[in-house]
Amino acid sequence: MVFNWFRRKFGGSGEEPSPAAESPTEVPPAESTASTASPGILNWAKTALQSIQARQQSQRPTTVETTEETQETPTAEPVAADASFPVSTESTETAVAEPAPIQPLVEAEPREPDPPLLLDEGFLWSAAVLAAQGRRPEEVDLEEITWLQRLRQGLGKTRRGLVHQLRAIVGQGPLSRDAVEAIEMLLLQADVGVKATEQIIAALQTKIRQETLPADQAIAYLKEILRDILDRPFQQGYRRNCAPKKGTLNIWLIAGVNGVGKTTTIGKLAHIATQSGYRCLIAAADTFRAAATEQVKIWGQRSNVEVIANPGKNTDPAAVVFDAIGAAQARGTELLLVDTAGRLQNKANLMEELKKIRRIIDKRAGDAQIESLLVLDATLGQNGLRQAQVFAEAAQLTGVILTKLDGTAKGGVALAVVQELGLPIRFIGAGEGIKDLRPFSSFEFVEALLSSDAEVAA
Ligand SMILES: Nc1nc2c(ncn2[C@@H]2O[C@H](COP(=O)(O)OP(=O)(O)OP(=O)(O)O)[C@@H](O)[C@H]2O)c(=O)[nH]1
Repeated sequence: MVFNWFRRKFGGSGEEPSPAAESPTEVPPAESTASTASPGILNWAKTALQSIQARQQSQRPTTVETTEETQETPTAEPVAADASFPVSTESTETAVAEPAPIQPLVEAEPREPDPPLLLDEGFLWSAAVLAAQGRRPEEVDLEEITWLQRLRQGLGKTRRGLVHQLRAIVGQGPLSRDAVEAIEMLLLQADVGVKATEQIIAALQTKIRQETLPADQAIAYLKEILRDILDRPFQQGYRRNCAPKKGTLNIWLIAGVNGVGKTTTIGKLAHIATQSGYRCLIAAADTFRAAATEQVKIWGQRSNVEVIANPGKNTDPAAVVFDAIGAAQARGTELLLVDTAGRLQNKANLMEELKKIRRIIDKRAGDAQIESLLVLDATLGQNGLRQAQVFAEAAQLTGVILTKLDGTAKGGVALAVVQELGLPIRFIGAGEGIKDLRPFSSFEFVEALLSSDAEVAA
């Protein structure tokens, strides 16, 4: 049994939250170590750990006696050898399917070993975050615990500059002018952006003026303000859940300037999709950079997803997309991921190319569920936002994927992204591994950003 990230229940941004998850309760502010965690959390975590271990035990392959027959390596038909594979009639360039690896399925990179299961500080913190969302310990998956730990660790740099000082300032009653300036400075340093910072300070000040709050409660209120900002797009018509619709074609156009992590993100999305039971296909429509196609093919192999590419150099990306849509329709694909160029001769060309790809998608797959996702590199902070407006127009953006949250002190840019662009964050990346990209949850993000720890072991 693999974990289905698209159907995951979580508070704050899931379409199907557990009843208690609709208004997540607070994660205990005190540092949850095995000795200090509340008995409730400790018991919850122990039950979760036992359930995970029991599942692992039951899923462990049993040794069976093999006959000579069963030891033979099975052969399989290459998927790409399908003679009925549709190709474009409108373009002179023909894209070809790059098959996913055929039997035996050999992973392109060594399997990431399962992390050791310990009831340590990281596990307890993750347990507290999940419990606060109304999750039952028996239903929690190890992947969720691992991801939460990864996210918290990844946001460490942003958090370290933020939390201790915030705590010291907000615990002192109504905000003085100096305190306001100090908070402003901290938020701006985390790249939260001027507008979002102003909003946060105004809301915090109003609350603190009404009642003097101890530091823990003031931080809890601050978390609420941040969640409100991150979830605002859902009040403006965006649906909460970003999962592709089952049984129909979903097309996700992935755009962004070069180097932000588009190709890597496509590989990780393909992995989530196949793990979650979706039939997935990738269109390698970054034909400008020769190495891009090779890179996306490697990710296709890792996630066991077929790649539609054009072997020619500098060929028409819209033709690749055209053919990929045909292939997707013929095969009953549920999620088609379209990789696009991040750099062309100039910006105008890049935008024209994106518009053309978008037109092809609208024309050829008008019935499909189309998402147009902009990949932004968190390490660039707000500099990345300037690109976004241009892309918004060309690709009709519907959401953002924020990558490289690990190793940056600018994690606060997530708030600036939502505030400035009005788009929901759909996924966040916190590492280069295939499991280091997950659907975004404002609740979990804010908890990881403002958790009260001093250190999380690397
Ligand atoms: N630390 C970290 N690195 C990442 C993350 N996502 C992507 N990267 C790295 O960022 C680099 C660029 O990623 P690509 O996927 O090639 O970026 P791209 O946007 O496709 O770039 P072009 O193909 O040049 O347009 C690679 O070294 C990735 O491993 C992340 O979440 N964290």
